[in-house]
Amino acid sequence: MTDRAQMAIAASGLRKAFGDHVVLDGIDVAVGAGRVYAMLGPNGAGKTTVVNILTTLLTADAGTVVIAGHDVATAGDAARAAIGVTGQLSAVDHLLTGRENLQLMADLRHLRKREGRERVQQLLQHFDLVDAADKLLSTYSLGMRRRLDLAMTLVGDPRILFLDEPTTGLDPRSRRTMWELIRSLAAGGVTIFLTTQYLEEADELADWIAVLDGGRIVAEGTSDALKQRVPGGHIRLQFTDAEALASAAAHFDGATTDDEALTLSLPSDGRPDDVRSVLDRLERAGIELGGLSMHTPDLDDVFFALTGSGAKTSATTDSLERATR
Ligand SMILES: Nc1ncnc2c1ncn2[C@@H]1O[C@H](COP(=O)(O)OP(=O)(O)OP(=O)(O)O)[C@@H](O)[C@H]1O
Repeated sequence: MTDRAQMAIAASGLRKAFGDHVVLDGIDVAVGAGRVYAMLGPNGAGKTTVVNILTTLLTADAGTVVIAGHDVATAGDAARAAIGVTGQLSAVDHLLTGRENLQLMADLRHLRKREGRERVQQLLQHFDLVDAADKLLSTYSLGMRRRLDLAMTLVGDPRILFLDEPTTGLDPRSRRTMWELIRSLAAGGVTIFLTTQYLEEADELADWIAVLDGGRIVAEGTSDALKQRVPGGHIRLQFTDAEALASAAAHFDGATTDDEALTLSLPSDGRPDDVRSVLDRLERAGIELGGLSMHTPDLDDVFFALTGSGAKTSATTDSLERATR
């Protein structure tokens, strides 16, 4: 990646312990301007701790953090001026209406009266909260509160946004709405640092995914690159009779046959050349194919391979089920 000074977020060697519990054991984070970075990890992995350190709410025991070119140790105010933070625990006031919450934020940001009112209305519209704008927060659904929370963060127009588990607890529809909002922010050039326990969320939104486990980043890269690190991709050939299956099996080393399903699986990373050469060989041998499908490992495979966890945590399994339902 490029020079640290050009990064929206650049942190290195972050360590943090609470008592003798080491939560972060040397974490590096580099996020280019305008990129979406997802830190993926199970409950308690230390994601919120990373966000708190990067947003200056917490001081690391060791390491450096540079936000928008400002070292937080020496220029905390300048760093803070560039960021917006939306946490798991909403900062909204339940005794106020949605509009009043936003207006309060506009006042805190010292926006001029008219400018503030316009910004509030614009955000209410963008976040589909116009109808609920003058209702008390206590009547809002969780999805609406999350949207308001994000809208409040955007009053100050931050160029770098931290979203700590923005969709935890949301139903699939609200989650998708939130994803759309995040995508539109990214499309507008906002740098986004997101934490999530949802593999699908990281896959959907992020340019770069870092997997946090045991206080360290155990892997990072694009979603595709991470998937390629995990074996398990294959081409699955379907035959219409046992004879065709047997003759095909004789042509491919390392193939696994399923006599009942009449299928043959060949290891492959899914490159088009692989598929072409398989089809060519079958054609040359005069073997008729019933069908062909590809299997590429998903982030789920990656996560469990990388974190060395044989069993999915119930939270992750549950969230995956909910996210894909
Ligand atoms: N102020 C604190 N004092 C003591 N321990 C803490 C403190 N803050 C966090 N921890 C511990 O650090 C670990 C990491 O917590 P953190 O909240 O960063 O994890 P997380 O990945 O965000 O998890 P979750 O998805 O549950 O929010 C946990 O074991 C937590 O109990």
